[in-house]
Amino acid sequence: MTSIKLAVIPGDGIGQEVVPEALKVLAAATPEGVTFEQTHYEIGAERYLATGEVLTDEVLADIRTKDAILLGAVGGKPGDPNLPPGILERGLLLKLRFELDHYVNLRPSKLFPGAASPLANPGEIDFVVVREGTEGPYTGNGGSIRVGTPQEVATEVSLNTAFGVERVVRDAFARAQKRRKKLTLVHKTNVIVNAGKIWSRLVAEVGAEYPDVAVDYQHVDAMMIHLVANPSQFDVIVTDNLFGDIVTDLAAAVTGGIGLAASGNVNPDRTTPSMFEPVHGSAPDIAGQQIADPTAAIGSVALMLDHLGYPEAAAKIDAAIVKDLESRQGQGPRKTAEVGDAIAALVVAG
Ligand SMILES: NC(=O)C1=CN([C@@H]2O[C@H](COP(=O)(O)OP(=O)(O)OC[C@H]3O[C@@H](n4cnc5c(N)ncnc54)[C@H](O)[C@@H]3O)[C@@H](O)[C@H]2O)C=CC1
Ligand SMILES: CC(C)CC(=O)C(=O)O
Ligand SMILES: [Mg+2]
Repeated sequence: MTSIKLAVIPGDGIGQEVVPEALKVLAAATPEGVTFEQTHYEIGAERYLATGEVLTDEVLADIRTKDAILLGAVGGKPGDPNLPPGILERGLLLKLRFELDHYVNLRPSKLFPGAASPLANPGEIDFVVVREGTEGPYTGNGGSIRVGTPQEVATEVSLNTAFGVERVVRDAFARAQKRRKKLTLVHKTNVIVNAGKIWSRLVAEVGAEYPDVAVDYQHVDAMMIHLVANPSQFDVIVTDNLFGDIVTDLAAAVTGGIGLAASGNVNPDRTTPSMFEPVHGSAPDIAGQQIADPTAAIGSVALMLDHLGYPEAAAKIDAAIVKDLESRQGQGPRKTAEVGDAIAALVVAG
């Protein structure tokens, strides 16, 4: 019997609703001879409001001993006066990503049969965004002076190291070589020239080792057009932490909605547990109503199983998601738990 230690962090808002469905499907898809030994961590807004704690060293040390992490979402209602901006996003989510060196934020975007794209002619959409996960403007490299005065100055400096950029670019090229052999760098090199130079240079240098992978480039603003006008042209997209955050919300929208978009925060070196989570946030606007779509969290379980070496179990979940999406046409709205039940049943039915 193989025992896998899984950290489960449902988090806030709809995270509490979609994670139980993801676990339901994990139970249905778990291969024979394997068990997932779950440890649940109730960390997030509620814990912070009750205790002032976000992610203590003890909890982080415990999570570090696990084989993988499943996370729902963290964060409160934007503008909530009880939650300092970023307290959970930076103090919990990004802290996990940074401390566990999740430098590949993997976000596949596929228009599954049965999913409803808002585009009139979406074509076949099947690309992967490899978003850098530990650097960029999200590292807290900045500050404010003369706060609250008309002379206030605030900086949020984007951090880009040759080490950090090269390793994620290498990962993206390796993925492109196994796929349709096309890599698109997305940046804003015409304006953000210093960071742009390091990204362009390392894509060119690493690309020289992959002569069979075609490389192109899009500025991030134009990328918003191309993702809507002709998304099927993309195969692997590599980009920084901020641009990747933005690109993947739009990618989710064109492939049927944020409720379907799965992701992994991966440490390819496997020195720490990787973390799997839906692309979406805690969605306070719909939380507590059982109307959130759990498919993104369920798809994240498939990414986790694949990462842990169980590609067949992952494929079963993906196939069940496709079947469920096909069955949605003509169906009325279902509760979050009903979607989870349906996908789990489809996994069992094989
Ligand atoms: N990974 C994480 O934990 C993330 C956390 N956040 C946090 O979440 C909170 C809300 O952020 P927003 O910008 O509103 O982003 P969001 O992704 O939570 O919601 C954006 C829109 O998508 C809808 N939506 C999201 N997930 C859905 C699902 N599974 N099914 C159906 N509809 C869904 C929401 O109702 C909302 O209208 C904030 O506190 C933010 O900081 C935001 C993004 C990621
Ligand atoms: C709250 C952010 C740090 C997370 C986010 O929006 C994302 O990773 O997509
Ligand atoms: Mg985001």
